[in-house]
Amino acid sequence: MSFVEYSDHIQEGDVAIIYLGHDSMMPVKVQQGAQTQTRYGAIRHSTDLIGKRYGSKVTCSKGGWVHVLHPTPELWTVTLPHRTQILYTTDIAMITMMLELRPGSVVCESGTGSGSLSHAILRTIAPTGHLHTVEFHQQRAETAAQEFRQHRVDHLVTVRNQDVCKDGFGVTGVADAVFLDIPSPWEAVKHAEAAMKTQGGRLCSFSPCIEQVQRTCEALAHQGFEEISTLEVLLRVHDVRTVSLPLPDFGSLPSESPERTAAVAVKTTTPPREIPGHTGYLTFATRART
Ligand SMILES: C[S@@+](CC[C@H](N)C(=O)[O-])C[C@H]1O[C@@H](n2cnc3c(N)ncnc32)[C@H](O)[C@@H]1O
Repeated sequence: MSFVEYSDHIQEGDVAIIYLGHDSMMPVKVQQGAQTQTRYGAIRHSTDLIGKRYGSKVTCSKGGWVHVLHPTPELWTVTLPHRTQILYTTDIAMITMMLELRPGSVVCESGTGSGSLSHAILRTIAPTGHLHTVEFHQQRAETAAQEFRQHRVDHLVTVRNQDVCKDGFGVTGVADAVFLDIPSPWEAVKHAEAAMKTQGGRLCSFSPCIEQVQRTCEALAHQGFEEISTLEVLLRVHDVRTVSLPLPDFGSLPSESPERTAAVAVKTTTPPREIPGHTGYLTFATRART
């Protein structure tokens, strides 16, 4: 198992996702002799997990069952242990596309936080890209590095425990893309520029407050970045319901015909009137070739 490569069978040392239901999943480190308790009873790793195919339905000790899934960045985002606020897949999808990430991309990121975005970046840039991620909180940096090893993606990532606003990313002229998720991104813009390739690249900064966005945009313009734009991604869940629609009457049917009052049942969707759930603003910019 690796977060960037699929394996068919569960092995000792893997991180597997136990799926109890759509809103109830948990990651487990698979170990000989270990047990995991669920509301359906215990799962015995040696007999219930090791050697089984990913996707298998496993019966727990109380007779209930769960599915065991191969980990993905999306599943990790909804099951990871939170050490900070994290980015979710809705924003991550937009970030990945707008930063033009692809296999082979070199990316600089700060802060690492809980590593939610980092895992998605790693899956996209594998097998030949590299992520340089900077986190100034020592324990968070160490835990992220340990998770990258456990998830067998550590060959694709370098974790640096330093202040990106003071010390930058620790690399110069290598990045195709830079991502910032820190309280004062404007202080890191000059370091972002230094980290980027001379042929240019893309930058994204995530901030919850518009005042942070304003200061970041000013710093980006001052540093010579172009195509600066800010957007907010809002998830719009549509309600699906069945409505009854009358068949159109084109006037050709006799007035007593039952078809004049006939109706058909159709499925339709309605968007919500209000969309709660502001996460943050995503500011994108391009650094042109120098
Ligand atoms: C909101 S979290 C990042 C979450 C991350 N994007 C994720 O998806 O898991 C912000 C992180 O930035 C770190 N941080 C804040 N300012 C920093 C700085 N100047 N240099 C490095 N890390 C910083 C914090 O310690 C925190 O862990």
